[in-house]
Amino acid sequence: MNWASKQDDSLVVHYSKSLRTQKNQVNKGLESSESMATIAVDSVTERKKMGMEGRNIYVTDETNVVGAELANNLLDDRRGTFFWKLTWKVTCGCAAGVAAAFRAPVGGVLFALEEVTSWWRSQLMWRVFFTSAIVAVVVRTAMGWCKSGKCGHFGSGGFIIWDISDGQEDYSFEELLPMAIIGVIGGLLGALFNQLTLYMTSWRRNYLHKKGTRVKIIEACLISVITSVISFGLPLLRKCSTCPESDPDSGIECPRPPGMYGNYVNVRQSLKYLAAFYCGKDNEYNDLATIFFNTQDDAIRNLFSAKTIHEFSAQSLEILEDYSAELKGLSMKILRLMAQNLRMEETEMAEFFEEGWQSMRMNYYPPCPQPELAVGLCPHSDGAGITILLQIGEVEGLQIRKDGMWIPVKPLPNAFVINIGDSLEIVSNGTYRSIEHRATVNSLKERLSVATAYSPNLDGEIGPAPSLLTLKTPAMFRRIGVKEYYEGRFSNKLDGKSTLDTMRIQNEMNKRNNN
Ligand SMILES: O=C(O)CCC(=O)C(=O)O
Ligand SMILES: [Fe+2]
Repeated sequence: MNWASKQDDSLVVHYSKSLRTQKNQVNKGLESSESMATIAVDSVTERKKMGMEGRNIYVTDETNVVGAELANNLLDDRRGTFFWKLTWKVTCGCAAGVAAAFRAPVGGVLFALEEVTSWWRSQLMWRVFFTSAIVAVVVRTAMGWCKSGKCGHFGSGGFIIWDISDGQEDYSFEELLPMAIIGVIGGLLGALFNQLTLYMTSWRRNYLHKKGTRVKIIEACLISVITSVISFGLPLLRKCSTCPESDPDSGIECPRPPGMYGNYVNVRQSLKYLAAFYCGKDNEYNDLATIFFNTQDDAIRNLFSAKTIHEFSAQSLEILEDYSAELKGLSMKILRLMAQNLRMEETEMAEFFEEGWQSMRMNYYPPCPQPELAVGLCPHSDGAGITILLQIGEVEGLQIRKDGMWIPVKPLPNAFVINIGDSLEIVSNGTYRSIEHRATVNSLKERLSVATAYSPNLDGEIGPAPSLLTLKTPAMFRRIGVKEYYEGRFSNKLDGKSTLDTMRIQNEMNKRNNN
């Protein structure tokens, strides 16, 4: 690897080793929350174009924003700024739309939590919950009044798309108590699950993973074996069900071999050598096999190579492992060079970044018929020290903000783009400025990028390097724990360099230095 050129604030480094990276599905990277949020927000704002489902949700959203408004006013805590109120209303509106469209208030809450926001707050949870509850009550009451089923939006048909009239239409009062008990038990189990996951994650990070790569590989293998045994074993305990009679024109196949979508799996069809493994009869299916063979294996396969001839291979794992190890070395090399350039004390950069946190995000931007109406990735600066960006196929899309203008960064063949992140701006006390960037989409070509971020050690602290601080150059940023720093980042939405601003110390000297 050798230094190549400097494109504005983004350094470009040639990477001489040829790397092949497998194509990925939308944002299945390890750190995908920000991109997921972007795409979710985009798809919500662009939901008119999402086909029938999107249009319907859109229509219901619009009508049910009334619910959001009501909940917002009932729960107003007077702290919300105009921005928060607006984004919260949109979130509540989306939840309301889903709650009405699916007649599922909890579905509305989950949709808002998973798909719409990257800035979730507990106050928002209550607002979304109340909105969805109000919508559910309104829709159900209106449906109750309209027995004929011909009352516009509230009867059968209309804009409420999934008519689940086979289900229970009404709840009786006595059902409330058992439902509340189930809710409390569910909540407690959920909290327990979260707590256990937290313990396990910190044990793995602080103890297991320090034992080296071999232990990590053994861990991954063990988990694969356990999940495979469960996936294959559980369906054996389940009695097969007879296929429902379905209209031959409906396109529903029962039983069907495991594959990319659909229900009613009978593995027997595709795995002849396991003939007696699941259902004995041709018109039977195994519902557990349906769950296990519907999404899990497809998810892994898609993760590495969606719809390509060479689907998932063990080599893909090796490639990623090698790639991240190689990039970790490169990141440290670049950071050490920067430390020399800054005349920092030799050990300081290593203290911040040795055993640093590496994360990889794979972004997939499909071609977009109206790119001028869409955003690939919102303007942001990365939280890491540096991010090494690989642009696959050299498709243009990355832009950086310089002097208030968006400048495209042309991908060079066999080259990485290195973006300076907020952590390095903090450590260098403002000498290296993090670069605000965004990604655009185009109408013809799909685009893939792999961003590998290298951040300070999660167990350490982040703040300006002490050797850079003098009377003339006082600390421009606060010093806090790296975990706290990232918690702050992840609870904010992607918005330029706004998260870095929360770390700034404003004193007279800094004001003068900044001007
Ligand atoms: O796709 C790109 O070019 C930008 C990706 C990026 O900025 C990120 O993942 O943080
Ligand atoms: Fe980025």
